Amino acid sequence: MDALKQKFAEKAAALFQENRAMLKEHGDKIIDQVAIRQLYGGMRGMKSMIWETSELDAYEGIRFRGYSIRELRKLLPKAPNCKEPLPEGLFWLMLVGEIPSQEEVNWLTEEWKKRGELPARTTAMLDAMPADTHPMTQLSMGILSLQNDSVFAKRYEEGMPKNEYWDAYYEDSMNLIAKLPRLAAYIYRRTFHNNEHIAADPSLDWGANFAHMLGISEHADFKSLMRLYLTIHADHEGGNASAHSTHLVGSTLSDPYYSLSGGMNALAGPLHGLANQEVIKWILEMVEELGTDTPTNEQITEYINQTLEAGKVIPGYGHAVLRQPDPRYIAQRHFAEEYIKDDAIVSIVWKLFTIVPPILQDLGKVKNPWPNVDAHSGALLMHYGLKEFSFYTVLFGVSRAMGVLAAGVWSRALGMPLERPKSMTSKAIKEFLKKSTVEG
Ligand SMILES: CC(=O)SCCNC(=O)CCNC(=O)[C@H](O)C(C)(C)COP(=O)(O)OP(=O)(O)OC[C@H]1O[C@@H](n2cnc3c(N)ncnc32)[C@H](O)[C@@H]1OP(=O)(O)O
Ligand SMILES: O=C([O-])CC(=O)C(=O)O
Repeated sequence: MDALKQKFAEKAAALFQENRAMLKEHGDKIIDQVAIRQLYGGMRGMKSMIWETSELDAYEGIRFRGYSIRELRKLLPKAPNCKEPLPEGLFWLMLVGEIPSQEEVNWLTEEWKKRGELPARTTAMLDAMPADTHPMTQLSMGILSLQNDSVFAKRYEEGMPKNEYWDAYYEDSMNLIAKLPRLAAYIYRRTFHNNEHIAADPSLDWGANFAHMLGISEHADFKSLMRLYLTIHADHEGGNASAHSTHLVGSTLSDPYYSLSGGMNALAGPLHGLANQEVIKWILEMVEELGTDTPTNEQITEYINQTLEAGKVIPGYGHAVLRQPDPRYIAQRHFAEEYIKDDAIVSIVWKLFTIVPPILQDLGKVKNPWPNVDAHSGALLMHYGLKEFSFYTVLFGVSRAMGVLAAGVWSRALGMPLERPKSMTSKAIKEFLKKSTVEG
């Protein structure tokens, strides 16, 4: 058994026992109440699942196993001559709750290299798809095409006992995460670069190799950006749509391939991960409409108002949970301040930060007027030459896989059951209200 798996096995066995005792003693304690508003309002704030890998605070933002993004940029192991963390280190942290050593991270990098090859059937399937198929559709289908090799599905069929589910889930998750950069790079190159592919570079880590296979190798800084990007997008506790979808599908004991594909379909929605594509599209349309890439504050204000008057949302702003600027936005801004001088689109992104919030606030209904992670990412990618914005959510997906699959291994280890909440009809709500009025 490898060292990561061994460490996980020990931690998971301990927590399983702890939870069992805790549930026996406290299982009936009430931890939350549900208001009718929440049933109609996307279940905001309802405590309803266990997610070990990260937790979101509305004001402080995401913490991975207790560590903020600022702390992780300092503490996680790094590649030589790079200030940004290696995403492999975050996966280790999410899985076992400990900041890994450089040696442990190097082991993981090598392990993912060994597991990274794509089967020929996957590339053949992608090649058979129309080139204008959205990259997220290609990603979701590409992941499903890998399912034939699921260790979990095979062992389940052979009668695997429950206490081994996590082990098979771990193997599939490691294989799948290892292959995702190649799958995503293949999608990118076939869709936008004449189906001309770039072989993996065995000397590079997971994130840098991804940057290399995309073909954006002119600037060494792009590799640093990829490491940062893949780290900060990985997880956002369990309730967000991509995590929750992956979790729900996994709870049926569908294997990690089916589960992640489901999660990616949720990430592909414009209110969720697709917002990063929408942000840059919206900015480029503004630049085109105004005929300048240095618009004045008045021009930007006018454009924002037009968008709102057309009944649309301002992409990259607002959040279901956060009530402050997203620390993932801030981390990307710091990166831009350090590495990028004088970029017109980046400057517009920064102007939006001061112009959008008061306008949204004045609407009187937006709970969070601040930017989220998607408000900044596209401008950074554009700067380095990754201009094909319909691909942006695929990058998000490659990163998100680490969080949701690490959480999936935990769900199997903790014996999480089939997810099956109760739904109600509006008629039943009315009857409930009538009854509660009568009863006072
Ligand atoms: C990785 C991520 O998923 S981060 C989020 C990415 N998504 C976006 O950036 C899309 C733009 N933002 C939004 O649509 C929303 O803020 C969401 C979907 C992120 C959160 O939705 P909610 O939790 O429902 O937000 P909230 O409670 O503030 O919504 C209240 C009202 O404000 C509106 N609102 C919220 N954000 C915005 C915005 N950016 N622009 C305009 N209106 C907004 C909502 O549409 C809603 O209007 P309605 O009552 O007429 O339907
Ligand atoms: O938390 C959410 O609802 C959305 C989000 O920012 C993410 O999933 O990264």
